[in-house]
Amino acid sequence: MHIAIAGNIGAGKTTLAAKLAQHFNWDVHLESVEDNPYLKDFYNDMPRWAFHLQVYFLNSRFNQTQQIQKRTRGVIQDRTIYEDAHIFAKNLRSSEMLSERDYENYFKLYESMITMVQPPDLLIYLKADLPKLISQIEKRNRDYESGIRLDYLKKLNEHYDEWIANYKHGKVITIDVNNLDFVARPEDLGKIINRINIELFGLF
Ligand SMILES: Nc1ncnc2c1ncn2[C@@H]1O[C@H](COP(=O)(O)OP(=O)(O)O)[C@@H](O)[C@H]1O
Ligand SMILES: Nc1ncnc2c1ncn2[C@H]1C[C@H](O)[C@@H](COP(=O)(O)O)O1
Repeated sequence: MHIAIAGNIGAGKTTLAAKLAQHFNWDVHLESVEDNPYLKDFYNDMPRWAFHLQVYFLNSRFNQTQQIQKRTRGVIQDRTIYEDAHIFAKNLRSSEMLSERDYENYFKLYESMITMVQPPDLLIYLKADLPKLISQIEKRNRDYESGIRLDYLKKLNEHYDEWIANYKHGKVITIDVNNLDFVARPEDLGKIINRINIELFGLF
């Protein structure tokens, strides 16, 4: 079984991934953040580093999906390769931070890779409004994320809404996390687990 968790920066993907992995006794596959060689530079100068960062994330996420496809146990994946291309790269292009030729070059590479990617059995989309995202990014307190602009998060949320409305790779659950606290309230985590059990195993 392969569950992937999608959502904007700070929505709670990593936190939920850890909780679900513990509950189901499955493995968790996180994204490359602390060891990412471009992320800090990207936040300092997005147009300069956009292409480098996107190629790095694309390759890293592709390798992760190849590992997931060889799995012998259930797995929870923190963010999908679809989001790199359809949310982040697309947003950088529409904001003119990625040139047309770099975007086309990137997207052709993505299209070649995606033919080898199996979608998750279930995608969980964590939907959060800006105040929730901002407060959770602040709570996490990564220095290089302190300058993330509201406008950047807002545009990413718009791309997420469009992408999720057109997602055709399989089952999806959208969870509005604005008023949920699956860290402090076990009953909130329980509600999410119930929805997964219904969707994946037909259990009530
Ligand atoms: N539902 C939640 N309730 C309370 N705190 C949360 C919740 N989700 C995430 N957090 C906190 O918000 C911060 C960002 O969460 P994180 O899981 O790293 O988000 P993401 O992986 O989506 O970027 C962390 O400090 C985390 O503990
Ligand atoms: N494809 C991406 N392009 C730009 N930035 C990205 C991409 N994937 C992840 N990121 C950034 C956003 C955050 O600063 C970190 C970690 O993501 P998070 O949503 O907090 O797990 O990487």
